[in-house]
Amino acid sequence: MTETLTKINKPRPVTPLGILVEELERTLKIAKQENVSVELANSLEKVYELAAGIDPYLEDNTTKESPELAALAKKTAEEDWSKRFSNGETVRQLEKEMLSGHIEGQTLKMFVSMTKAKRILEIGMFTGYSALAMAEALPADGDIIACEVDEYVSEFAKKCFEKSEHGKKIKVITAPAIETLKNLIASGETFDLVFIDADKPGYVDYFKLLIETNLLAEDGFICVDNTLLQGQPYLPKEKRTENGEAIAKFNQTVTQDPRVEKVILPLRDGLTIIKRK
Ligand SMILES: C[S@@+](CC[C@H](N)C(=O)[O-])C[C@H]1O[C@@H](n2cnc3c(N)ncnc32)[C@H](O)[C@@H]1O
Repeated sequence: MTETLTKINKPRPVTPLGILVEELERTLKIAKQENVSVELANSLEKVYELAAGIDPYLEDNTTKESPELAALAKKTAEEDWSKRFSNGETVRQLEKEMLSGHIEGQTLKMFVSMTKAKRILEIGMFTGYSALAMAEALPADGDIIACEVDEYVSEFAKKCFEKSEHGKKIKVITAPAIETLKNLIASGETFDLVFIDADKPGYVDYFKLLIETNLLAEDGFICVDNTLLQGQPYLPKEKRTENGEAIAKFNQTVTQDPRVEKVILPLRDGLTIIKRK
């Protein structure tokens, strides 16, 4: 019973590495059942150990998340997102796996410190993990504008922000991000760091708006999440979902854009960093 419950609560793998480890686990199990040669079994075991050890090692050797971030992650994991959607409380099916989490949160926090960013724009907030992680590294007079389309998660996040001394640096705008971005441009707002983590088909529009206006400061940085989308951009085209196709197009757009420098970090589900040349 306990094992069944653990399996139900265990997040499904949503990164290329997580999926690879799950596949290797299955392969290893089959190999053992089919009594393959000792040489093949040992080789598979070695490959599995190498892959399966990475994420736990990163977790162990990265600064621990704050109690407020840990509480937010726990609350998100405990929420029944399917019920919220079937009750009509959320506009679409959300899931706990959307939360970026410890390693990515600490990475974004480190970028805020490294760039000395004071104004941050987040496109796609969910329950607020990445927004709060970045807020923790902002100076007292720094601020984040977090765009989120879903009323339910906006309220969920705001309640979590109230429990942190850094929550007051975050202003949530609940509306389709493209509308918010256009309003911010019209009022002359500029951001040092932008984190894109919303609807994948919207990524190209967000990117273009950012670099073709003053929304992104002249020396600002854009961080973009899920740019390896479970491996789909580099897997055969016919294996791509709609989101996989959107990310493949986004990556191609950025790669071919001579106005920007870019690098994809193979962190979690892929994190692209972009700056103007
Ligand atoms: C992957 S989650 C964001 C995760 C969050 N950044 C974190 O690290 O925990 C994507 C979020 O984007 C929101 N979203 C999707 N389409 C949007 C849009 N057009 N405008 C604003 N938010 C949107 C979804 O409701 C969802 O909460």
